[in-house]
Amino acid sequence: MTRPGRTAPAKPRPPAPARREPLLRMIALARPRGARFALGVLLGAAATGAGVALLGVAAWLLATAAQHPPITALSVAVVATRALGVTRGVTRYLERLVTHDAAFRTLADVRVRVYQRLASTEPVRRFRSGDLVSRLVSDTDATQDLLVRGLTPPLVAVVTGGAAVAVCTALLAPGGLLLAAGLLLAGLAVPLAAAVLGRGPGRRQAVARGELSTALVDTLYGAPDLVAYGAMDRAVQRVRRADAELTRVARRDAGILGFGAGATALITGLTVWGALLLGVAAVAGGTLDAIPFAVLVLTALAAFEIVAPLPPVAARLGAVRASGERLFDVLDTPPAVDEPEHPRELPAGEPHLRVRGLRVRYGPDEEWALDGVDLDVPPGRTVAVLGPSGAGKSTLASVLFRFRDPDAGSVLLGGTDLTDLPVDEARAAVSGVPQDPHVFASTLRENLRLARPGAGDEELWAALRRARLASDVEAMPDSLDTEVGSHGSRLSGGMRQRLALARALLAAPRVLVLDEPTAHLDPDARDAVMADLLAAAAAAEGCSTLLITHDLAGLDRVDHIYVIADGRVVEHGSHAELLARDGWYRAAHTAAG
Ligand SMILES: Nc1ncnc2c1ncn2[C@@H]1O[C@H](COP(=O)(O)OP(=O)(O)OP(=O)(O)O)[C@@H](O)[C@H]1O
Repeated sequence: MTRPGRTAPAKPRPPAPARREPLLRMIALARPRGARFALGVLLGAAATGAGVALLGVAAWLLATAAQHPPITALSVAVVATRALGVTRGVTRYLERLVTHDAAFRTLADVRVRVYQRLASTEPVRRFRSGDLVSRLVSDTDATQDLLVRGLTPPLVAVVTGGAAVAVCTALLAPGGLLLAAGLLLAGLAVPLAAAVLGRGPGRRQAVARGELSTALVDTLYGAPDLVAYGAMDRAVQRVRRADAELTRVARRDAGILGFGAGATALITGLTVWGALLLGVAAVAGGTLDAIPFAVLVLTALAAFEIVAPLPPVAARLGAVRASGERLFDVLDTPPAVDEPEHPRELPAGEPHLRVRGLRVRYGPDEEWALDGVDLDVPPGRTVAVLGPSGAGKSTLASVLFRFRDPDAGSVLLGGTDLTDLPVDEARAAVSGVPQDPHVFASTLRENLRLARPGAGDEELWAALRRARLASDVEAMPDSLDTEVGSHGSRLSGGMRQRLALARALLAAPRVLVLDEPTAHLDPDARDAVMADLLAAAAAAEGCSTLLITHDLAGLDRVDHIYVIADGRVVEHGSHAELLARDGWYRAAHTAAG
């Protein structure tokens, strides 16, 4: 554990896992549902086998019936035909049910993993929002595509294709060999060719879909600014170009699908003709009877039903693989902070927050964003960190919120290093109003309950009163059930900040952090909101407050002020002490008039 005042080196990260083939990794995602997929393969083999056998038995029935035998000679085949017909339908239905069920369960697992990773890492900042949507939706869906269409049909084809070849070989060896060759060509060579041809367009398709998604989301979110700057036409052009690229790639993809279907039909035709000619010669030579001849030809025809789904699957493998790469890009992003190996508990009571020798930088070659910061937030006190743009304030906030860990130094809460607490517990203990709090497109009640799901209306009103928002909410016709609109667009900027504060107060953190809470407000609203925030924070029991700001407003109300610049504390003291000193704070006050 890091001791107060000691400079702790950054924890070494485990080496990144070696990159494996994305397709294999996607299939491995289905391992927990392996038994269901195995059942799906068995059912699929039963359905396809029943389909091939149905045509074989039907051929025998027709050929035998043509010789006018007693009806009893046909009764077993008649029953078998019916049974195979029913079996084929029922097992196909069950196969679809079982494999889709397994694939959707796997998809749900993958989605949960993706969301968990997003919650604990920085990909939200690393990837553009539209691109991230595409990764979350289409690229994750590709897993399902691979499992349903890419896993079961090839395995089924091996089992039933082998059985069909065995039956035909037993009837006429050259016919069986010809069928084996035809099935290998249509089930292996054509899919391989389709996979090779589809590799490039597949990769481009996943990228093009991401580009289109990004262009669309950017245009929709940025619509007011685009209209204001007369740049909407250019943005729409960008969407059109992305759409045209996706259409081009999709057309190429369709061409490959067409090639696969055409080649399969050609090979099927040639094989069946070959079997027919071989059969005719064998019948003429007296080595094959008429009835097995009919069975041979129709079984060979039916056997191609087994391999027909393979070329389209293979043609899509390139796209699925590219989607897999994009999905694992997100899943492999290392968590921004690690859970401690031996988590400690936070001592009860109102803890003292001590920051000691805190150093943070964004890369090994970057300047230190925080370079040895020491500060104290004693229990029940309100402390401010003031600094100009680029001083390191947001970096400090992200360390306190545990969005990133110190590279050196420590943040201690009641003597316990924040990094030794379970991440959720650390975030519950030190939380507050981030710079740009998100207001969800829901009701006021639901936005508040995010912080404490079980909170009753009385608690919600108490929090609203403390954030000085209660009278505004009372005046709304739907009160707590008022819909606030997307991003809280039906609320004023000040109301959004007060709502975020009420939410933070409901969460009852030990240290309430207010990160630039008035950054987006106009000057009149800013002073009133800041006064209310500080008053509410001071009244909050069992909690100390850290205000992070670049703004001098309200600083006469806090107990202690730390001024930071270039990642270092340059002076600290009370408002009066700092004004009396000839330093940055007094200069800033004088400049502000
Ligand atoms: N994600 C990042 N990657 C690289 N450098 C960064 C990143 N975020 C911040 N920095 C750098 O770290 C330093 C401190 O930035 P920080 O955002 O913490 O300052 P700040 O005081 O919050 O500024 P502002 O008030 O403008 O947000 C700056 O030099 C900045 O360029």
